[in-house]
Amino acid sequence: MGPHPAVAAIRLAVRRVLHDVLTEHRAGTAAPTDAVPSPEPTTPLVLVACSGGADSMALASALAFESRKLAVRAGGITVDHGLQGGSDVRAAEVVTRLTAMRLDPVESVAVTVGREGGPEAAARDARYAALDDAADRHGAAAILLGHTRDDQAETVLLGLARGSGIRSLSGMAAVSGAARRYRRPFLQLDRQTVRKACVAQELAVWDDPHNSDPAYTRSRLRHEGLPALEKALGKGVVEALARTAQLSRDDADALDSWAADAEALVRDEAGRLECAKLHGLPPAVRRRVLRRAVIAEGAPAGSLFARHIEEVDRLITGWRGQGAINLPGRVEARRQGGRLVIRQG
Ligand SMILES: Nc1ncnc2c1ncn2[C@@H]1O[C@H](COP(=O)(O)OP(=O)(O)OP(=O)(O)O)[C@@H](O)[C@H]1O
Repeated sequence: MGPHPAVAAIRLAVRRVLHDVLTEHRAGTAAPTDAVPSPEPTTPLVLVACSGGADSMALASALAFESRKLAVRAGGITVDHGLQGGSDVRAAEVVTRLTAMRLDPVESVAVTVGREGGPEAAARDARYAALDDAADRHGAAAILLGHTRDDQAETVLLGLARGSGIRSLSGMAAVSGAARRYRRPFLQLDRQTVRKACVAQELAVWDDPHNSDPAYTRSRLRHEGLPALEKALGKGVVEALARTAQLSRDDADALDSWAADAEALVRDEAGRLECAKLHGLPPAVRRRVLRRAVIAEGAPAGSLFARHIEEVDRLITGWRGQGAINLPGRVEARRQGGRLVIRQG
């Protein structure tokens, strides 16, 4: 008898990603035809980022299973955010469970969570920094994350509520990070399937109390927002939101590349942005050109919001002699003699 359908589904999702990692690894290590044949190609290491929660424990189990059948080494990392009493004991437990799955290396990394951007963002920043560091230390080819289609739907709704355009509706990418490091095999799988896979395999999982704490925006969305939407609009909402993410990502990528091309066309010989030419661009492309120009002058991307770019845009489309616009990172934008001058002060 084959595995439970939910177990088969999580394994298939991971297998696909491991095949991609292997293919890219082989392409990257292939010796040029006229070179001395390279020594034995190394077996790539894939790490699972595991909180001990259901999604990432299911991911770890599928990685452990699939890696045995492929030329892939599998390890695991758990990050101890130190935000709850006993978090070190829990992290040690996760290490024990991952080791029992015969993952190697397995490591727990303690981090200090700052305050910048609020508790959720600060914990995420600290976590990714620790995961990046672990991947570098171990020379890992990829890190697997357990985000599901439901997480994706939540991310789209959070982006929608921010009101900052289709990039923020495009949610999480299946592949992201430097050198395509982060992979999300479960992005097309619903949370229920992943949870069923845990039950079917009798995996011990940890329920993070933060996930049900109404103090957190995502938790409110998960437990109140999405169920209310499903009640009003029907069960297909999660799937539709996840599809919106993919469509928005494709649209946003196309517009970004249009803007990159347009940027060269709206500059004069001295490289200054010409207001008349900017005015002729479609608003979605123009705002992207402006955003790129402001970031290029030193404004931190994470602090640059839609309202900042709208103000700069008004120097082009609503010109009435207004003064310089102050932007994050001490960057200033002003209109001067038909040119848009953007500089760091
Ligand atoms: N403390 C942690 N250590 C290592 N990886 C983590 C940790 N917290 C989250 N991750 C990774 O990020 C993914 C998303 O985490 P998040 O907390 O947003 O979702 P979740 O639904 O609670 O996931 P899970 O059920 O796996 O805890 C996890 O599936 C896991 O891969």
